[in-house]
Amino acid sequence: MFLCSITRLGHSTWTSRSWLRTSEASNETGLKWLHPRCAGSSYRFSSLYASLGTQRDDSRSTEASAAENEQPLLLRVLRGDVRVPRPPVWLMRQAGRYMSAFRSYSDRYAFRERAENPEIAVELSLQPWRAFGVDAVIMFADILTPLPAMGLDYQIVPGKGPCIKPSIRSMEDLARIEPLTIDAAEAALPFVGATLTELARQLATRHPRPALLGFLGAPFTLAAYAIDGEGGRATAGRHVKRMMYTAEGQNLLHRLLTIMTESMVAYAVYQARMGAEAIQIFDSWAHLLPPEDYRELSLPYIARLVQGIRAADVQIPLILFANGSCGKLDTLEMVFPRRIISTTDAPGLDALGLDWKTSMAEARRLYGPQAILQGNIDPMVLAFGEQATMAAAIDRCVCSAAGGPHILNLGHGVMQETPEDSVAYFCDHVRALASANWYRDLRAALIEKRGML
Ligand SMILES: Cc1c2[nH]c(c1CCC(=O)O)Cc1[nH]c(c(CCC(=O)O)c1C)Cc1[nH]c(c(CCC(=O)O)c1C)Cc1[nH]c(c(C)c1CCC(=O)O)C2
Repeated sequence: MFLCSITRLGHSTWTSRSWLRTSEASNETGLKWLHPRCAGSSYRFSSLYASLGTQRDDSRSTEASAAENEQPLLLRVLRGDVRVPRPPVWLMRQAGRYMSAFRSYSDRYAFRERAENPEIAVELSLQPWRAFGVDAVIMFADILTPLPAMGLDYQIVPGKGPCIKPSIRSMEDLARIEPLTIDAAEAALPFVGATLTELARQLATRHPRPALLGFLGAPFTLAAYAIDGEGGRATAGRHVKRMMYTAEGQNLLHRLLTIMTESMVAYAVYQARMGAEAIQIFDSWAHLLPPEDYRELSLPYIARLVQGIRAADVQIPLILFANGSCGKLDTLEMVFPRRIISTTDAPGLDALGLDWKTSMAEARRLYGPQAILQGNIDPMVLAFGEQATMAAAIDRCVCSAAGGPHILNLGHGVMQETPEDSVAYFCDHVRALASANWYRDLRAALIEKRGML
């Protein structure tokens, strides 16, 4: 009801003054966002900035250079640049069966035939960019793609989801896993390299150029798939929990997590060498974990993964999608600290993708203006929402994330029943922010604040 009524007012009825004004009551430098869609997300910049030390250099000047403007929008934001004309937009699982062009392949070829054939993988990676003009092309593959190279075979069974054989339930099973090295990735996963190289080649001459994203599964998520094996969706983590809650199982789990971590370091380095410009780490099964277990079983391995990637001198931006971030924002500080004093102090993770249950405004308040946040619209808004609802959800999300760099995305993957027209509208609405007065004011105020520091 509230969403509908504010949406009907439309942007044009809002003057810049009604969206934003200097807070007279408190600090001179305090700003409050007064757009009604931002209800609950208002805060004062002054309190955010007060807690910060030195800023990243790229946020000091208010004018972007021509060379910077040539950079893909997403990469600029992933470097902390707030002078972009609008937030970049891409969608998790943007290539999928909700697209008719995709179904013409998925009806004919099994998942691995598509993912392991570079020609098809390139085509499927490009489809959402061609159709909707998203700001990122993510290589078509799966988080399970590297597993066969480690001795874990998998199939995506229609109607059932991922099935891994053999599943890992004992030390004997574990002994059969072959940790992945960069050489082994090159030898056993050449299609990943070929897909990335060809995508990089095709995109190089595009203006504006989308960013080329690689991705991988977080160690806990991959371990959970390997343990649950064939059960997948049906067992819903029961086998993982059985392992977590016995001493012997815990020992096995930590060993498996170590193998997955080392393997994903090699896989990330391989992707970066083959042309990935940023990598997203999907911790899709982290929602299974209460915060204490998350702190023990997922985050330390993500930290080691990121350290391993950086130790191999891979400096491309890394995004963590923390499914289950809701209620764990404090805990996440272990890998995504609140106060980044300088870029060299960061543990190496650049951006945090939030799930759709998490409050974006709370995350911004907690992590401050330096934090690069991604997300986090409910995928069901895209699947079932009418245009006004989608517009309201986007505007509210943008307002909530205001105060620092933000990448528009869903809070989980695109659902199969999503209409393609809705995705087109969604991306158009984000692009139109560049000429919306309220958004321009929001951005100008942010740049001014950064420039003042
Ligand atoms: C958990 C997870 C998986 N895979 C992935 C995740 C993390 C994202 C998330 O949390 O949703 C990541 C993934 N999977 C796929 C991509 C391709 C790139 C893109 O995002 O467009 C990416 C980034 C292709 C795919 N991977 C899969 C599909 C759908 C099946 C098909 O195309 O045949 C696609 C397009 C299969 C898959 N693979 C997995 C699942 C849960 C499924 C769906 C199974 C089903 O729908 O029955 C494991």
